[in-house]
Amino acid sequence: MTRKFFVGGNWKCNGTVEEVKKICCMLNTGEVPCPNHIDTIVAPPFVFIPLVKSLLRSDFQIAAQNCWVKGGAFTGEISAEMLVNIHIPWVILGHSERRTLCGESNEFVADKTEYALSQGLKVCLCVGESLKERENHETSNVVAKQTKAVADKIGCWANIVIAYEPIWAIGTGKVATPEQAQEVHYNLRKWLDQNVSPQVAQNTRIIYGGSVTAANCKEIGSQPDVDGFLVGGASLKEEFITILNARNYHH
Ligand SMILES: O=C(CO)COP(=O)(O)O
Repeated sequence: MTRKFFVGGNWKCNGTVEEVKKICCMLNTGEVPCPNHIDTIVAPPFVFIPLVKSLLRSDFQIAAQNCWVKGGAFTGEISAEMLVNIHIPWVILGHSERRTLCGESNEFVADKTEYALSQGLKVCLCVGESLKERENHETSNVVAKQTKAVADKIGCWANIVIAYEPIWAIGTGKVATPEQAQEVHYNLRKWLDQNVSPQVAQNTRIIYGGSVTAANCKEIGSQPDVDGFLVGGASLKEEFITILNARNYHH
């Protein structure tokens, strides 16, 4: 089976109403591949989700950038149920900015993943190593450990996309080489093969994130184990359209 290309735009904590309107207009008028070939996701900040939903063409799917588990006495949080209630299909979980800045552990990310899936959300699960871990040759172990925490809690992988985002490449302009990305994706797929199942390894999309641009997307996206991208900075700009067209679907 071929894995459908997946490109997500993570807007992070950026934008004003005016900017959001401009980005939506840019996306709506852009030449994007047919949704048969690609899943295109945009993840605006929570407060702009309803606006984006009202403006964007329906072939763009919307993701939240995070969620909590159950609703209740959790001041400042948004529950998985709330996202489902307003028909948001996707949520990004375990982004390194949340792991680092908000102290989210592998176990907490796994709990949230399990809960979000149980509520019917699709999850874009982020994993990735720090520069120090890469220099210590711990990349594959770190990524496997982050994935294992989730694998220990879930039974079905149909609604998960894994985003490999090396922390040293996020927002730094220091992109992983296509070979570096391919190596980690290959090893992660092998880990899934040996520790979950050959089917899950074969079918799960593993996308790359970290300084993806119009200039580097084609080469990274042509690696056999790279099934798309999670784009930060460039997803706020016109070049996101070029990134959506990284693969040539016109045969
Ligand atoms: O963190 C990222 C996407 O989730 C990547 O961000 P940049 O593309 O800005 O490096």
